[in-house]
Amino acid sequence: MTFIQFASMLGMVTILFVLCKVLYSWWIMPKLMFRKLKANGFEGPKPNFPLGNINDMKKELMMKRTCFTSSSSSINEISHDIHSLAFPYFATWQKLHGKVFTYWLGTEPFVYIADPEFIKKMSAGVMGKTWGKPTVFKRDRKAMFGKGLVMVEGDEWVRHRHIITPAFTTANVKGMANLMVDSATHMLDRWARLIDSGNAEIDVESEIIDTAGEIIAKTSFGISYEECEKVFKKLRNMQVTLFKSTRYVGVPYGNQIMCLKETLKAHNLGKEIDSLLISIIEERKRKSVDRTEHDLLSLLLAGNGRMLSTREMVDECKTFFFGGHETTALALAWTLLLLAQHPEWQNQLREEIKQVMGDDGEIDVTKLVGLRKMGWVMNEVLRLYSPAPNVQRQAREDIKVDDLVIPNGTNMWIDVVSMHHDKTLWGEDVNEFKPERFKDDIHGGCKHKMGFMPFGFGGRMCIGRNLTMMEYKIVLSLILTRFSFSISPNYKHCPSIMLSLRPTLGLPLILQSL
Ligand code: HEM
Repeated sequence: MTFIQFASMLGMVTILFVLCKVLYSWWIMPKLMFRKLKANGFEGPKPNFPLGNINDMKKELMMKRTCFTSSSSSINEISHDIHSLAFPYFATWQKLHGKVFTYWLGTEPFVYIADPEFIKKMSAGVMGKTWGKPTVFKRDRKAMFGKGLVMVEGDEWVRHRHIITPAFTTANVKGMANLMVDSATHMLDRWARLIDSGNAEIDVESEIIDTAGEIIAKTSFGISYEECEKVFKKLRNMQVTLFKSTRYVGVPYGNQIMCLKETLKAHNLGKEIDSLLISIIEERKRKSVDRTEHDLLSLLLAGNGRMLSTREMVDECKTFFFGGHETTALALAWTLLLLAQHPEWQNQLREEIKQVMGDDGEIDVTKLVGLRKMGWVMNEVLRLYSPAPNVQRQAREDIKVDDLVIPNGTNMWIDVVSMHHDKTLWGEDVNEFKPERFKDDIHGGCKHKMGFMPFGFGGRMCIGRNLTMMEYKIVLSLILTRFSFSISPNYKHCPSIMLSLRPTLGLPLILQSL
């Protein structure tokens, strides 16, 4: 056999091997998993190769989108019954298959869950470190989270969580209050100038997202406004690039083929962001740690954060940014919508702020805990418009729930919006804005303790809860002290999912200085 013959045979064998591998992981493996789930008692809509149920999902979304973006919403027409708007496909499948079923993203099977009792049973005995995260999402969101806390698993998750947790204690996050007041005041001064110049209609969603981004960038990396703007703009740009395009998550090479331009742009932005962050972190590591600085990076470096490599720190800083700014901003934006619809609650909160903080409008961070009604309002908003509309997990062992078995490796998709709008859990008034339901009960009167989970559950619950709570109370207090607001006639009520639950066409409000 000549060398050329040998080389071409080797080439053929390699191609055959790759083809077999592709066939196995894209076709045979999913088929086996499908059979396994079926044999274990799970039913669901029929998938097609290679898109799974993605086309059905897109069709349902398109249908809903055209009806609800075509008309404006008068204040009385705004309905909080949003599950079938946010997840029309899941609402349809629930009617056919109940609150637990399987569906497919490309060649990846998912178990859909909207039943808190099922979640309780499946998580009994599973520790934080034994939960995995769906591989498809880890791959898809690599540029945003890398191997940050949201995505790491097993002993690595334990190590990261152990190192990062101290930075988020109440005492530490209190040190970030001034950064928050500065950025929020900057935004509100701009609003006041707009109102003075005759522009009383402001899209508060985009305003608050920008400000929350600035706050999280400062609280995470503690950099100057100019430096912060550079990193922040690139981070936002990457997120928009990734999530404005139609997604083909789970379809083998779906995003690379169908959204090549966006994928490349996000990849390049990711590289630029990484090198900016690496230089900030290296610079900080060289300097001795300044104990008067209160940003997360300083806290990590002053504590046991030196145990994280620079690469790991970069991923954690990006994780704080992506996990922390939009969620908090949307909680605030939806709050403004609900308060605009319920001016009596604006007044109640203004009264409470005066009683707790005094007449001068100065924020005293030690008194925030006294804003109890504001806490109820926050919970009620997180219930009706949960910024994190779902929680995802992957089984790392077979999990038994009564007579069903969730096989090792199964992806799970928990529908938080559905549980938060479920009449059987909350009663007939489930879609009404009633903050008082949280007055004497942290579960808001929900019949099941796991029916309210805006921050997830178990050991992997959100690490940023204290930070969010403080930012929410500071920014909302400052807004309510300076402005009253009502819904603009140009507002269209169309909540949709773009990673988080957002008002699709912005949130224009009419503001008045007080
Ligand atoms: C309203 C605001 C927020 C909401 C609704 C929210 C929601 C969530 C949810 C649902 C999870 C998944 C929990 C699970 O898998 O059980 C999570 C995890 C996480 N969140 Fe938040 N979050 C918010 C704010 C923040 C902030 C401000 C930060 C940081 C600056 C943050 C950082 C994280 C991190 C690092 C994780 C991963 C925790 C782990 O897996 O150990 N979040 N969040």
